[in-house]
Amino acid sequence: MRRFQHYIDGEFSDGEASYPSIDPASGAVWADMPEAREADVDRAVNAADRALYDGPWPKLTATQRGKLLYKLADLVAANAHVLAELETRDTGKIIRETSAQIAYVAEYYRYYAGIADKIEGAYLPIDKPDMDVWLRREPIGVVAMVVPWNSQLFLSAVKIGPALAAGCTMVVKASEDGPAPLLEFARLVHEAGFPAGVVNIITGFGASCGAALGRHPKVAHVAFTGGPETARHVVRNSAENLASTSLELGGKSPFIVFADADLESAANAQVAGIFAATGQSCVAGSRLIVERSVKDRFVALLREKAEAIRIGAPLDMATEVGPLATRRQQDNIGALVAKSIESGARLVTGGRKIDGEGYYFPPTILDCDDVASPSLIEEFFGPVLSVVSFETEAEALRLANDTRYGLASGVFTQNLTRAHRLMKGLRAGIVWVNTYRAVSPIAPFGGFGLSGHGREGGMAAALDYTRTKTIWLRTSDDPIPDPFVMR
Ligand SMILES: NC(=O)C1=CN([C@@H]2O[C@H](COP(=O)(O)OP(=O)(O)OC[C@H]3O[C@@H](n4cnc5c(N)ncnc54)[C@H](O)[C@@H]3O)[C@@H](O)[C@H]2O)C=CC1
Ligand SMILES: CN(C=O)/C=C(\CC(=O)O)C(=O)O
Repeated sequence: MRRFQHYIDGEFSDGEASYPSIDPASGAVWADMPEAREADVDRAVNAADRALYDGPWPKLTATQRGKLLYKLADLVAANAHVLAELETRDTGKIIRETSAQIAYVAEYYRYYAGIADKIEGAYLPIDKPDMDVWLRREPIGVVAMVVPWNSQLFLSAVKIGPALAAGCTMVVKASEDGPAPLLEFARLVHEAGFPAGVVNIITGFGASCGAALGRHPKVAHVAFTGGPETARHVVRNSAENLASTSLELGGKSPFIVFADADLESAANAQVAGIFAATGQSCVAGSRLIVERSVKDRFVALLREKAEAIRIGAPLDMATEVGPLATRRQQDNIGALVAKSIESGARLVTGGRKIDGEGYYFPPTILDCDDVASPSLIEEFFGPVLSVVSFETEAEALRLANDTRYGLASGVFTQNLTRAHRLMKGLRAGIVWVNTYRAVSPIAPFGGFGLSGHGREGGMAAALDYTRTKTIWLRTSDDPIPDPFVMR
């Protein structure tokens, strides 16, 4: 059985406890994971705090930090296949996607390597003749990073990359479900030569590890990705240390198809948007809002594509849909589909878990026209698409915005002016027009409403890991005048 360790203060060590990790394709235990509790969390945060103020890290120039990041990027690219296999094994995400996604994760580190020495302060044109005033941009401090199990290397890269560029130190908490790829990634951090304590990587459970980390007195910022309910705990805990937070949460993203769209292309994008990653994507286009005149044709096309999907072993390159990451996911998705059908949603395809080994659930489509289906409101985080239709553009927009989430959205139309109106009208952090689930280190992503706040990716994300310090220098040699008047 494989055994993994934590990475704390530049050393690999066991946790205070350990727990078994399950291969979602078989339901069998395949690895032993370390479990961090309060004492390990404290050790990791103290290591990060020491590395922030003492030792080599704060003395490095920004260019030197960038060089370490370039080295890390090269190591991620060279080891993408190893990391991909571990992620697939521990989470069930298909190897076809993990190998491509992790190779691209290297580009995120490369992008932030280039940004490290482009984070500039400012000189202020101050309104006093005898003063020079400028702003220094300094690292925000020790950052706690908490990520969920899906795309852990991607979701941590969008935090670790900008935080390192800004000069922060950090404790990364891998999800308790499928932590293997992130714990293995620690070996690359070590090999890249980051000073001890700059990046610490642990795993453990939400209440005993995540919560202890988020409220630790030496943590200055919590960068969290996960569900809105957990985010509420994170924000409540931040009342203890008054840490700032950035929250990348879930979604119930609309996917709008107008009758003039290229329906074949839109159907492929819809498959990518809801069935890829077995629907376990924060940006999943889980609500299809389709123009009534093409609804039957479009849903028939989707059904045909959904039923042709190759479901199978995630380590097989030919597999298109693998298992869900956990039995909990499989049970929750099955229960929500059943509840939706009870509410009147009509099953087009799929609908019941696949019996046998592993946590499989088939691509599922629910026709929810004229039904108050819970599937239109609650996030499945699984391969379930809910369909409604519209007559007018205004109705399409109203349906799309009828959600408390606001992460992503998709619009399929050949009408340019309509596309522009929707770009403005959609209440979501991302609008994809005639495409879906495209990402880049250069393009920020993040949500509105229950999908959270803060943006990851892009230059601004690096600035978010800094805080400014205002420096006042008096340039006059005359004695300070009247000490009782503010200058
Ligand atoms: N917007 C985005 O970029 C993304 C959002 N997500 C969202 O994540 C969710 C699915 O992932 P799950 O692992 O089920 O989410 P989750 O919210 O249950 O767990 C996420 C992480 O939070 C930790 N955690 C749990 N309780 C905590 C507490 N009290 N304090 C601090 N940390 C705690 C967990 O151990 C885990 O590491 C979905 O809602 C999904 O939409 C997932 C991927 C990307
Ligand atoms: C974050 N993202 C897009 O902006 C997409 C992801 C990441 C995730 O959900 O883990 C994806 O679709 O896999």
